[in-house]
Amino acid sequence: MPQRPIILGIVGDSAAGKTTLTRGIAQILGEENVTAICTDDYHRYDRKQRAEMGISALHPDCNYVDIMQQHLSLLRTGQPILKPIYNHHSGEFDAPEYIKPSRFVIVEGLLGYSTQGMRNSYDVKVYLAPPESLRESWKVKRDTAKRGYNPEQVLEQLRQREPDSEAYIRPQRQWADVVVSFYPPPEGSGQDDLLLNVKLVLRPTISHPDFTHFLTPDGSHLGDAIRLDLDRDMGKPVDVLTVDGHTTEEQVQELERQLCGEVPYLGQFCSLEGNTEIGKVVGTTGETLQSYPLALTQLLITYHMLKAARV
Ligand SMILES: Nc1ncnc2c1ncn2[C@@H]1O[C@H](COP(=O)(O)OP(=O)(O)O)[C@@H](O)[C@H]1O
Ligand SMILES: O=C(COP(=O)(O)O)[C@H](O)[C@H](O)COP(=O)(O)O
Repeated sequence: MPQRPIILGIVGDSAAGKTTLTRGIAQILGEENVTAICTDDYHRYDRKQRAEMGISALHPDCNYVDIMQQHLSLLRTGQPILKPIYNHHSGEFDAPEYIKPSRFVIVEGLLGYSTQGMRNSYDVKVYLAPPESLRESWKVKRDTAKRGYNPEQVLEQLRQREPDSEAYIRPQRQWADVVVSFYPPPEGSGQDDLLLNVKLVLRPTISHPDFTHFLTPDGSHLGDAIRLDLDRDMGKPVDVLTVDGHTTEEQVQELERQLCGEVPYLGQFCSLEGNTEIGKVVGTTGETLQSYPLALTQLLITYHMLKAARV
């Protein structure tokens, strides 16, 4: 494997699920092998200054994007950084922390793909794009439970930040190798709406597992719970893998075998019976999440990190 750390980027708007996905992947790779960094720490202004200036945390001018890029380059070559810390409770900055990168580094945040220099630093780039209605409910839930806001304040903040989300956050989707969208089943479908589906947009910017081996051209072999389609995303051709929350264990295991067959290290995580922890994540508000779509998303991203490391 290369001497330098393997770097995964996870970018998306606030409460899109970045920290939750980071935790799930770190769990698979082993916490001791992963350095997780949140780029909120690179905010240029504290909460009070932002309010006075009328600038949102999503604006590039409100973040030390240049220092983020500098730190990413250092991490990529295995060097330590002195990382600032933004404290979400106080809204101020704590003393910086010394970080030496482990074998795997996960960098998650709002603006991780906003410069070419940053984009060049990652081995794998993921963008999280849940439907806005789902992100809104996730944000209200988390920011009321963990960050001391009331629901009206969270909704007002979302409204105020929308122009910056549109201008600076969502365009970064174009740079991702994999775009992940968890979404609820359609209303009235009779399915449990807590059981989320996932749509994975697979760009040809990295080499994905060959799922066509076991999906027939009409995608019917595994039933309609797992589908592979050719589509376009932001105008460019992509493969789209859709996994429904009501997928059966057999269907998921077949997909997992495909992933794990190609990367030996991943094999130990592939038996759902053998490892019931896979796909089980403690969300940022303390709840336990577990689903096959989440498990497969975590495995696919881990597969790409291990392939980049040639484990
Ligand atoms: N895959 C998921 N399935 C169900 N709920 C999720 C998922 N990802 C995130 N959430 C919910 O959304 C909330 C916000 O997610 P979080 O990971 O904190 O977002 P971010 O780090 O992008 O701001 C979490 O507390 C959790 O309740
Ligand atoms: O949007 C985010 C990013 O965090 P995440 O992606 O984890 O939601 C936070 O609201 C900012 O860091 C500002 O923080 P504050 O609300 O403390 O002013």
